[in-house]
Amino acid sequence: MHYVQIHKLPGHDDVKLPEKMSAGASGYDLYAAVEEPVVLQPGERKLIPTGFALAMPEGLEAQVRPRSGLALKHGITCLNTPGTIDADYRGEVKVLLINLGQEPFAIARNERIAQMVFQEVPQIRIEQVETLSETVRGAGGFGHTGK
Ligand SMILES: O=c1ccn([C@H]2C[C@H](O)[C@@H](COP(=O)(O)OP(=O)(O)OP(=O)(O)O)O2)c(=O)[nH]1
Ligand SMILES: [Mg+2]
Repeated sequence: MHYVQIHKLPGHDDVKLPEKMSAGASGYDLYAAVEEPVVLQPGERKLIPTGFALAMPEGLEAQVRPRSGLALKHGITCLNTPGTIDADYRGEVKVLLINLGQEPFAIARNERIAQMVFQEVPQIRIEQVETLSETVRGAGGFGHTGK
């Protein structure tokens, strides 16, 4: 079990905190903390506030991911998906949405705009070396095994 602290930012008492919509959900849905409805024109991107900040232990991260329903129905997605919330970040969690659809899309306060998935981050030490181990694949990539 990992313990994550969440802090509601001032002026957002009415905004819902991240919420799992089913017991087995991976993601906590994120609610928009916009003061007034925000409209994303086709092709436009905007940073949407959520009204909360987090403190999680080192070794965890949170990923901000799109909601597939918004993507399918409206072309709304996260431009930088998956967004990375670092364990040491104490600022407001924000969601960078982009409208890849054909119609303007309005976001009202307390609408669910994305989801947040917590992940363990392995502790890594990177070591510089002169040669790398050989593999069958070698340097082949980017489709070299065929279509
Ligand atoms: O979708 C996102 C992505 C990032 N962040 C916040 C939390 C994260 O810890 C911080 C930095 O994000 P990132 O490392 O992706 O951005 P950067 O461009 O590398 O900025 P920095 O130099 O601040 O790390 O911004 C969000 O609130 N939402
Ligand atoms: Mg960074």
